[in-house]
Amino acid sequence: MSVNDAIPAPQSADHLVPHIPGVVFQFYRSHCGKMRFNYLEGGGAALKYIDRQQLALDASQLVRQLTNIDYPKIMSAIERSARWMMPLSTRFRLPFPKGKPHWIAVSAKPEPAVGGVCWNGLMMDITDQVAEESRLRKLCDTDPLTGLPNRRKLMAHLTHLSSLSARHGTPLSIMMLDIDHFKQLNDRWGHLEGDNVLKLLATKTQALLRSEDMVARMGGEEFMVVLPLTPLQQCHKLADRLRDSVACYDFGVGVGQVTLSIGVAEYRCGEPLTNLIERADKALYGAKDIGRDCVCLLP
Ligand SMILES: Nc1nc2c(ncn2[C@@H]2O[C@H](COP(=O)(O)OP(=O)(O)OP(=O)(O)O)[C@@H](O)[C@H]2O)c(=O)[nH]1
Repeated sequence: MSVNDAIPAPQSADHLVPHIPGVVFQFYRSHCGKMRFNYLEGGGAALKYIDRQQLALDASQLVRQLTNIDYPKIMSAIERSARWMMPLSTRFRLPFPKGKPHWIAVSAKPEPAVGGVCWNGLMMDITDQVAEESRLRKLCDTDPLTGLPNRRKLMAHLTHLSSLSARHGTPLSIMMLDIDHFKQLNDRWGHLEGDNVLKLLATKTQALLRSEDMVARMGGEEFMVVLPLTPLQQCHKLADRLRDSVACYDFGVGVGQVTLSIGVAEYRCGEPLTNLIERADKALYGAKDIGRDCVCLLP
């Protein structure tokens, strides 16, 4: 027997397609918006739950099952691809009868057809890949000790909020908080106890805030709180409530052993974020200078 005898003979595409881990399709959309799948074959699990005969007549019912985020996304991707005859490339969640929706990636090439546009392409189940991407994104954005968002995540969030604030003229304030004499606390009780204080402070601060506020660990024993729709005076009051509740709490090293210095500042429409952070930082150092365990503000 020669080596060539052991290699399977080439097969037709019709024979192979049911065995591939995805779906090969031809999708048609008429100029007046009628949609159908002229061809839909493959080995993906999604096909088990899909009525292919129905989709060959009318695909709109499948598209309408998509979430209110995915539906407009996929419709505008189809529209753009049809208008500019550019490849269609997007992803969406396909509802499954049992369990969570599956993430599907679509990649297809358009071509003009009678009365509309036809796309020939592939759909792949990328649920595992999307879960992995989300795990990695969370890892990149999270401080491992406290589980809080880190500086990177906070800066992205603050950038977004400041542009909303500038556009709508709504107030936005920040607090910069720093544990007083943390080095002494570490030296006296050990680093593990220091770590425990940081974790408890993260939980305590989060508990005091609204769900739309964000507290992040900026590094070491420094944290920042971002308060959308909050003017400076309100931020100052909240900062003082937080300072007071920390001073009265036993973090495992005795009441009054952990205190905070806090600087607060309010965003000025259109200013660079570095200016806002610098003001909060100056206010924080003002609080340290006054004697710690207090809140200072710079408008
Ligand atoms: N346990 C623990 N300590 C940390 C961590 N990150 C930074 N530190 C410590 O925090 C301390 C910060 O000390 P300093 O910057 O001198 O500030 P401080 O002692 O709090 O003094 P003031 O800020 O002036 O009140 C240092 O001893 C760092 O080693 C951490 O993740 N865990």
